[in-house]
Amino acid sequence: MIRFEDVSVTYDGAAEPTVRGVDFTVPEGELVLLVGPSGVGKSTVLGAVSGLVPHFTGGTLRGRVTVAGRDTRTHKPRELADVVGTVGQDPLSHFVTDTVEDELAYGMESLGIAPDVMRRRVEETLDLLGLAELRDRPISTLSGGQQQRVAIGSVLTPHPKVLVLDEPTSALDPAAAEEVLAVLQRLVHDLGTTVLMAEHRLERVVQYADRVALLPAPGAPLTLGTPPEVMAASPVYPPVVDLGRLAGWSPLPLTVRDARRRAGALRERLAATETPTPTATATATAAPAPSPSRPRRPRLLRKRAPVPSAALPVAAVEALAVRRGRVEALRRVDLTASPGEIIALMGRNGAGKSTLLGALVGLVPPAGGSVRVGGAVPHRTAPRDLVRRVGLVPQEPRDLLYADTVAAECVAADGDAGAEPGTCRALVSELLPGVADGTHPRDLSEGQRLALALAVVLTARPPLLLLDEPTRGLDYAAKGRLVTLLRALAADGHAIVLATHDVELAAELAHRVVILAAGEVVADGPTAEVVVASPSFAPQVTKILAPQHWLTVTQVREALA
Ligand SMILES: Nc1ncnc2c1ncn2[C@@H]1O[C@H](COP(=O)(O)OP(=O)(O)OP(=O)(O)O)[C@@H](O)[C@H]1O
Ligand SMILES: Nc1ncnc2c1ncn2[C@@H]1O[C@H](COP(=O)(O)OP(=O)(O)OP(=O)(O)O)[C@@H](O)[C@H]1O
Repeated sequence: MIRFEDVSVTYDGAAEPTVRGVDFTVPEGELVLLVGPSGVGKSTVLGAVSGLVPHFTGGTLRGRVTVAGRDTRTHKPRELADVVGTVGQDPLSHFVTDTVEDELAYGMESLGIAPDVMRRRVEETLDLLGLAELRDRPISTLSGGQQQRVAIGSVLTPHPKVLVLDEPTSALDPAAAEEVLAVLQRLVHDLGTTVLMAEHRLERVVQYADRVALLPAPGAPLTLGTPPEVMAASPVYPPVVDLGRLAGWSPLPLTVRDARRRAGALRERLAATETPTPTATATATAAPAPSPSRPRRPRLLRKRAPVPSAALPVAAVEALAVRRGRVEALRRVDLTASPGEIIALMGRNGAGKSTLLGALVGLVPPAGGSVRVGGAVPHRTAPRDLVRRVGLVPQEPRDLLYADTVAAECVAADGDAGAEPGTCRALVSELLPGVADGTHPRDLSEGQRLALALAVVLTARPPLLLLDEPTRGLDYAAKGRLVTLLRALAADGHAIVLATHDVELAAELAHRVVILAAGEVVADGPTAEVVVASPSFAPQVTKILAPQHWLTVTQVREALA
């Protein structure tokens, strides 16, 4: 159904092809997962299927790509639209209409599908993706994950023969990601749909793949195999594979269920070692002294009482209520963050995580209750003063970057922060060695842009650092570097609050997890205790080794050493 014959793509101005000699076939009714480190050309391969490469991106494509027999070089993307549905990395650039319902119908309208069929499919898709309550909402008012659901829904409604998906679950909460993948699998099994999907969070997707295509390094040949074959040698792999390799399991398990069946002996060995402490990973490097009054048990479904802390809190939120349009986005939220503490804010799409971060930087005013950051009330504090107290790296780092070059961005950041000239540039060099002054932020990779936005925010050395979905689009290596950096910042006394759907990141990094549901705090406690209590938010290692309380492969490796 999809066929690559010796394909190379060279972007304009590039000395070398981005991908070369790509040669593989995806038969009808198969789900193939495309994996590899950041920047190896996964999006480029996907773009060659939908025709975006080279028609929209420019550059030269050599060799031949055919989809359902049509050559994508001689057929423009719109001439492929009846067979290929595409979801790109940035849902916002994808939308053509204003409201959820119109967007779901749009693709079908342009293909001339009968009105009664359209109506039925829109209803089905609204239910399938949990969008029914949002059907009349302007898309611009949706949360990041809600937008990603609409983007996926809008390509499903026309029932294309081929789906090309670039990180379709990156903004979805864990339960929604599972639901979307189950829907895709049903389309593949029941309708014979062919799916080619790139994804970094392999723990979410690898078990759904019929085969895995690996681009191991830039310019290296693509290899195709069964998931266990490819995972045995891949430079990117999920925690279940990491644990399997550590324990020497063969064949490698790819699912929690398979790994649990093998884990008996490992559990016994681990039982003889010291049981991990609730914040073992975090305490290994940079935890604040645990305050004796910090709650030891998650307070599921109970209102959290303010806890007096040894260190004066950097942020104190009390009984906060926030309205966004007609929506009560936050209700009765209490939260404190102390110096050196890393807090992961988790919860379903639309639960209010970004809104809470927005309230902490004064972007959204409270409708009730109070927010104090370093003693100031954020929405009443002048930006110049506020940047020295709190900084937010937004879900889309691009939203923070306005200048045409990295150097100009840094000069502006120094000015805004009242910092010594050169402060931001020094941070960029530390975080992003080798990036030239003249580079346009637009041409940076996702991970590089995140690092630049982080440097811009850190220029003012804010005691409170907020990050919204910081691991979107990052590969495991980049995530590892981010973890090291954030731990060092916490050790330096910064309080860090991150909104994330990445349960593996929370397990690795956070001292505390706060779960929001429908605008309210439903759990707040040490990471191990909160995630162990919740199947949705438990990392793979926890599920595999339960009832023991291990969170990460790093902990297990250290215990066995
Ligand atoms: N339109 C373009 N013009 C020039 N260079 C590009 C263009 N699109 C991508 N590139 C470059 O091609 C390389 C591969 O990018 P691509 O987005 O295909 O990688 P990827 O594997 O999808 O990465 P990620 O996992 O970070 O999304 C990168 O170095 C990128 O900078
Ligand atoms: N401008 C707006 N008008 C109306 N409702 C809004 C607006 N902005 C956000 N909302 C709603 O407020 C709720 C909270 O949104 P928020 O972005 O805080 O969620 P989130 O937990 O960060 O979600 P996600 O995980 O999807 O990023 C959602 O139901 C969202 O649709």
